[in-house]
Amino acid sequence: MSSLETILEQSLASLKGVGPKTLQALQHLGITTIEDLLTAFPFRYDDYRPKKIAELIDQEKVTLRGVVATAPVLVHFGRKKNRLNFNLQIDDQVVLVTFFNQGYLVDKVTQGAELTVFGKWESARQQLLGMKLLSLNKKERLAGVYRSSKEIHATQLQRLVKQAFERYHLQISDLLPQNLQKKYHLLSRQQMIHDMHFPADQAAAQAAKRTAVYEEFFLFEARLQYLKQLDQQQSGLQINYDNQQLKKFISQLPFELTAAQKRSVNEICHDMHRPIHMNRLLQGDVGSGKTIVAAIAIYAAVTAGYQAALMAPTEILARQHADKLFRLFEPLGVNVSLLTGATTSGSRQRRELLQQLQKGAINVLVGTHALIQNGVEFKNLGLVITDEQHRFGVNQRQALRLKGVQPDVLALTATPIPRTLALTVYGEMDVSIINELPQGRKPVKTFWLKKTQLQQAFNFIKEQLKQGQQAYLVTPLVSESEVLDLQNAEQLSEDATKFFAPEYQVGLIHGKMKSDEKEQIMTAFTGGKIAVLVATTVIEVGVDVPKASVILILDADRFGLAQLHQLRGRVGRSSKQSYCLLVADPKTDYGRERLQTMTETTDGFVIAQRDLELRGQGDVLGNKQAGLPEFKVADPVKDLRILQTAQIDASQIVKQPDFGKTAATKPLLHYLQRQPLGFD
Ligand SMILES: Nc1ncnc2c1ncn2[C@@H]1O[C@H](COP(=O)(O)OP(=O)(O)OP(=O)(O)O)[C@@H](O)[C@H]1O
Repeated sequence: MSSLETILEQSLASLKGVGPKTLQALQHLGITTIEDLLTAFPFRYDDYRPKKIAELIDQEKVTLRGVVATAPVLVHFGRKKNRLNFNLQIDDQVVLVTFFNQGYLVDKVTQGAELTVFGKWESARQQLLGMKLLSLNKKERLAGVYRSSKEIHATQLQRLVKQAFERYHLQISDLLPQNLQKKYHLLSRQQMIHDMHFPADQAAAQAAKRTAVYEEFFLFEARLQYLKQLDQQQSGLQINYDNQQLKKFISQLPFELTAAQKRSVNEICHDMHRPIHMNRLLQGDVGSGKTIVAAIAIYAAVTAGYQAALMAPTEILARQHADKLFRLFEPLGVNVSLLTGATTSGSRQRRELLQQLQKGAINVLVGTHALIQNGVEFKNLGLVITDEQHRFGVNQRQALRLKGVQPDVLALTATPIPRTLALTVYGEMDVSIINELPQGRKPVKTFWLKKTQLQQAFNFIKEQLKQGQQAYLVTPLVSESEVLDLQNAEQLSEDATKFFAPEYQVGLIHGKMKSDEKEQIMTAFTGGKIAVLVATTVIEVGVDVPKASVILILDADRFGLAQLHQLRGRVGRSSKQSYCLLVADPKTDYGRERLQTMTETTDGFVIAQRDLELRGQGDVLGNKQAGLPEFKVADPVKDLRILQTAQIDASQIVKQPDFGKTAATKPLLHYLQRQPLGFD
């Protein structure tokens, strides 16, 4: 381990002015080491180099330097508000400078003095809305603007970065091998970090960003590749499942598997049978039938004498999976149990369950995050399945895996990440794709209605109910306040009850309910007792009630495309024609385009692609929602080509037999070893 790098790993407490409070504030921004701080790059730059008036563009943030031509005029409004005006002469022209609520600057503005002002240019009025007075001797350059929080101001962060760089810059060594740096004309790491924070001009900032983007992708891909290698070096379980029994199980299902399901089952069984550790992603659009494929894999493990675990992101989903598996497996004598956060710790029920698990009397354990808590011990865990894998970090999946002796891992996801990205983002996994829906499914008919048409929508839903169908009414998380959101859902539930009851029962379900209440409502809906379910997005993932054939989504423009697609996937799960009614009056083009897209296609991959394109125009929802990891400077959509190049480069380097042993690759190996496993 190189001593130089360990210095960068040091805590921030070594910096001047960093006490426990600042440490905590930094931690909330994800900054815990000197290295984190040095790579907390500005998201834009303010240009502090004075410009000429002829160069100015309307609404641009600019710096002007001139001589104060008139005495300043300070006007107060009420107790707190004020306006400071003065004229500034620049060469032979005069502009009006106005500062709002910074009256204290008046002392610095004296007629005849030279001043440098940073502000926003209003070309129609030839006016600069002042934001800052800059000291004259300030170096003429770009100034980074940093992310800030309530606890820590951007300028404080800027000062800390400066201090850290001055103190530690000699310890910044390259992580990228020299040949790649040369090949792409990249900067050294030290130069890149310097120019990201303190660029001499725009060109320097851009060159630094080019290096930073490549480096970020490269390190990400190198880590995935490295994890994959670690996996492959460890010998995995050979799960000798009973093929006869498995075939019989499949033949007794109430439906024939689709060709894509059969292919996925084969790929998974092939992996399980090999003595190599399985790390596979099963990707399939909403309603494509991933659960049954998972069930077959579980049954295979059980016939070979192993236990299996299935981890779901919500309690509702865990319960649903447990019910399904119970019905499938009970006749076969396979024992299925459910463990969620609601299985109270310390209770007798929980204690008994854990004992049975340890004895091996429970074959299949289904649950939420509760599965990875301490105290949950398996006898011989052979297969771990995680549902909606992007909701679990790699660290959590790793924790669950450590509960078995290298159990095989299968992750399920409905997030249709375009194939180009899937490969680069899930690089450490093998991928099976279910690219067709079960026979007889009809595309969900989707309509976009204005809020004034809500009554019509209700009438339409009633028609469906008359035909024995069921409906979801979904309200979004509109505000930051859960209380207000709940009020929205409650209001909708009242309106719906007035309209549909007493003929049809209306139920309400939301995240704040106790789990047994949620369970009751879901059971009543699944059983058909409740015909209309008003819900917040707790139903978003995976809920499977085939008789529900209409979903109405209120304020649909508040959802991202990925989420709308997931929600719509709650219907269209039988051969009956289903409908999705999007109710919204979007205010932005971006909002309108998303709704338009939903009415045009039901193909998850097309929607994902469209989502990525639209997000390029106005990144409101971020990568996380689309199931992509978050990068600091790089953008996997805009910089896709660089991502792909970095993937190839990283994979070649990590696969070298002498990787980590040469001077060129040692720092990289060290970096990969000291980083926490994976990304969350
Ligand atoms: N081959 C098939 N033929 C007919 N029906 C099927 C088939 N496979 C699965 N189904 C049924 O289709 C419905 C959807 O399956 P499942 O719940 O597994 O979807 P999913 O892929 O998990 O979707 P989501 O991501 O939306 O949860 C279920 O009711 C299931 O019983």
